[in-house]
Amino acid sequence: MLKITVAQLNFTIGDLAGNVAKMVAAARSAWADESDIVVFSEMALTAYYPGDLLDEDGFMERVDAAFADLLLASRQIPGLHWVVGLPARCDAPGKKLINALRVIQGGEVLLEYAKQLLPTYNIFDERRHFEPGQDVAKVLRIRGVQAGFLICEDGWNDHGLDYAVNPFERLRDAAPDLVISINASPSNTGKREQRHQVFSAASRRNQLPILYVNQVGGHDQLVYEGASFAVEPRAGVVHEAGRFVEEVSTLRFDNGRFLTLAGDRPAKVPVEGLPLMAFYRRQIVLGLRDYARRCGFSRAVIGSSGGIDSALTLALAVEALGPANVVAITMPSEFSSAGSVDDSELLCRNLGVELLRHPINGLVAEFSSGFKAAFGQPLQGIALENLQARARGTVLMEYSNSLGHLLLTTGNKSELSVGYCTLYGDTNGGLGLIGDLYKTEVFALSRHLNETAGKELIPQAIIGKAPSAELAPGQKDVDSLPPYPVLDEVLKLLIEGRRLAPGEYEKAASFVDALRKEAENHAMIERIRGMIARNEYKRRQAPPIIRLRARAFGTGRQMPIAAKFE
Ligand SMILES: Nc1ncnc2c1ncn2[C@@H]1O[C@H](COP(=O)(O)OP(=O)(O)OC[C@H]2O[C@@H]([n+]3cccc(C(=O)O)c3)[C@H](O)[C@@H]2O)[C@@H](O)[C@H]1O
Ligand SMILES: Nc1ncnc2c1ncn2[C@@H]1O[C@H](COP(=O)(O)OP(=O)(O)OP(=O)(O)O)[C@@H](O)[C@H]1O
Ligand SMILES: NC(=O)CC[C@H](N)C(=O)O
Repeated sequence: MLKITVAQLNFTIGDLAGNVAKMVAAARSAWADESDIVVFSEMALTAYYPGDLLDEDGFMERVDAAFADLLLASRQIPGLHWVVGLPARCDAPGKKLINALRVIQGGEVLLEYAKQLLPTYNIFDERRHFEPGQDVAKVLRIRGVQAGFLICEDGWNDHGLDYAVNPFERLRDAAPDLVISINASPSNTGKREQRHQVFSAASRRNQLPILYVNQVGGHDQLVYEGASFAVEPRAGVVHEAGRFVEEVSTLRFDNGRFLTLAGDRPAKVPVEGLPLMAFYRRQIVLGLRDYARRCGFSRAVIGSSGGIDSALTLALAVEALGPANVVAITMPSEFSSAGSVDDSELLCRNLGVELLRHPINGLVAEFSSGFKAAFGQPLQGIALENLQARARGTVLMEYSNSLGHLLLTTGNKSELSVGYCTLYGDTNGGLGLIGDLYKTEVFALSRHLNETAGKELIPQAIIGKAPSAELAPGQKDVDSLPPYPVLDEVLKLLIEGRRLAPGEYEKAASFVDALRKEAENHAMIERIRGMIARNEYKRRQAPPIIRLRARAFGTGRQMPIAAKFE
């Protein structure tokens, strides 16, 4: 019988001393449970993913020193094996680093394993820094149990990626009793279920129990939900750690089965995870909380228009940071509806947030008369409309800059896709909370917040009003864009689905009743495709957004700006 402690922790990238301290505390807690092994996540020492910090002068020296500290600490708990993820040096031809797993005990390194499959797609870029390991398999006998080791992507060979090597098969040949997999697997919709499916299948096929340990926390646009788990060949997933929380918990491993510390079978793990809206909410709240604290912000500011995007952003910020730490500013112009201010007031009352007022009429008049005086022609049309958004963006940045609040951007995925936003205006900000939510989902998440609160947080007046930028008299989003239920379905296909081949447009269109006639569909989809492509320049300059889906704007979707591809 073996006791194994799962250390699902929220490490900070590059904070070597802080990460060592967390690991030592978890090791002590493991020892208090009389554990034999404590397992940390992939690259726990540096947190995942340090990116080009790995190339910075002195970074690897600091990693070496931090690892030496861990070794020293392990001497004080001599019975415990520590499974540690870290970047390590190598002298093979090619890159000079490996993504490594080391097992240490009593001040000694007992085993070193190098990750064989380095994900270099979507948001991952490991081949940029690491040389793949060529290990056959690494196993270690601990209290009579033969343990084998893998690192994250190593376990995903059978997932349609068609790598030349299959680390799982190599490991199976070494006949371990248990596989320990250390991971840094960011969450997005359906990811937990995908992990369960991939690792349950591998467990069944190879007849091996697997312990999967993930990190938790927000790192710029990526959020890691944790949800570490244990899987057995016959029973499937038998244990799951909490989602979006740190957890240090000890399991028993006895005769190929995972048991609770008390020796019982763990409670059944539900197949279904969180409902979609609850998932979005927790991912965004943790993403903002970690971004803010790691960047040194305790407070945030948001422009409150009385529209749904800023209302949802405000409500999520309140949940993450607390109402006393969030400030809303209403900035009416001559085109703002009465509801813009009244609805903001009600929203802020519901959320317990202070609402400040800064009308922008004077600023807009001053800028436009200055423009005329300087350039001899009036500022008009879209440029004049956008001036309002730019005046607001500047006021918000003034506030952020002088009072130290993080400015939260309110753009959703629908408008970011088609560039329905003003550069250096409402795109200003440090972090976008809802930039991976389509407009239709913005409504759904707002309703979800109200339902779970059991009261109206986001007023019905805001949820019920027709979306409008309010930059011109009577302006509505539908005057410039297809209705959101239509737009969103087309965007999902164009951005996240397969590329549509000619002839597939009908299929796309069938998603939405409104898209009926082939010719119109074709024209509309082509128009939307053109808008997405033309507006890459705005997205490149926009703040990072919290990633919720597999294909989000940001590092996982690298599109050229100055391109011509029909
Ligand atoms: N490739 C490129 N690289 C760098 N800059 C590029 C560029 N292509 C155009 N530009 C420049 O970008 C500028 C045009 O972009 P920009 O100034 O943003 O303005 P633009 O895209 O022309 O207009 C913004 C649109 O968003 C709507 N809007 C604004 C605010 C809020 C909302 C809402 O409801 O959420 C909607 C507004 O009604 C309008 O239809 C021009 O100065 C142009 O020269
Ligand atoms: N009158 C205003 N006062 C304060 N901020 C505003 C005002 N108008 C716009 N903004 C800021 O600019 C952002 C974009 O404006 P926009 O009107 O497009 O979005 P919204 O009102 O939140 O949602 P919707 O698109 O449903 O109207 C807002 O989310 C808000 O942060
Ligand atoms: N760190 C990794 O190797 C992550 C890749 C993996 N397929 C995941 O997202 O779960």
